[in-house]
Amino acid sequence: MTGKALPPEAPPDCPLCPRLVAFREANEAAHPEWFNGAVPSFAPEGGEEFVRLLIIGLAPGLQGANKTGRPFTGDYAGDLLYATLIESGLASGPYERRPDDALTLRGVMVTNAVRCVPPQNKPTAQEANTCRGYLQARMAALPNLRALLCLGKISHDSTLRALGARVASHPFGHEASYDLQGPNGPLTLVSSYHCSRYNTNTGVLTEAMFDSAVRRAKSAAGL
Ligand SMILES: O=c1cc[nH]c(=O)[nH]1
Repeated sequence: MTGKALPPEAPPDCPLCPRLVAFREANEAAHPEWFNGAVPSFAPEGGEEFVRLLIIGLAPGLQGANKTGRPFTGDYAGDLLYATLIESGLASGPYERRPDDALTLRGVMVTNAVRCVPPQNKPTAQEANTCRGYLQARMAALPNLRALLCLGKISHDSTLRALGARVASHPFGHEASYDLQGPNGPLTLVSSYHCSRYNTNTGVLTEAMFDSAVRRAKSAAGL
C-alpha cells in the first residue's frame, strides 16, 4: 500500500508503479493511437448507485483494455466475459470489442485489481499492493454493493487484502464463496478461474463453469 488514500479511479497517467509507467511509455511510443493508460472501471447504466456486483479482473490486456480503454474489451477474455454477462441478463449487447459498441451493464461494474497493463500480463506483488488503494476506494464509492466476483487468484487475494480479510483463511477456488464485511455493509465474495484463453484452452475453465460462477455471483448480489 502507498499509505495515501486514493480515489476510486486512477488518472490515466498514474505515476505510482515505475515498471508499469515505463511499459506504458514504451507502448505509447510504439502505438500512439492506443489508449495506453490506467483503464477506468466500466460502470452500468444509471451509474455507481446501481452497482450491486463488482467484477474484478486481473489487469488490462496489452491489446485488449490497454488498447481500447475499457476493461476486458478487445481480447478473448472479454469475448467470454461479456457473452456470459449478456447470457445471464447482466448486460445487453451488442458487444463488439470496442468501447463505443453500445454494450450496457445491468447492476454490474467491471474493474481490475491492477489498472495498468503489466509486461507478460503479470503484475508484481508490489504493483498489486500499490494499486489496491484504488480498489478499496472503488468499493467504498459503491453504496449498494452486495457481491464481488474475483477472476483469478491474484484478484481474489488482492480483494481479500483490500477488505482486510486474511488470505490464508479464505482460500481461492472456483466458485469459492465467502461472506465478508465490506466498506458499506456485508458482501459476498465469489471467485472464479480467470476467463483467459489459456484457462479455456487448457480445460481449467469451461464456458459452463464460468456461467455457473457468474450466476452464483448474480444471485449473491440479488440481481
Ligand atoms: O483481467 C483482465 C483480462 C483482460 N482484460 C482486463 O481488463 N482484465
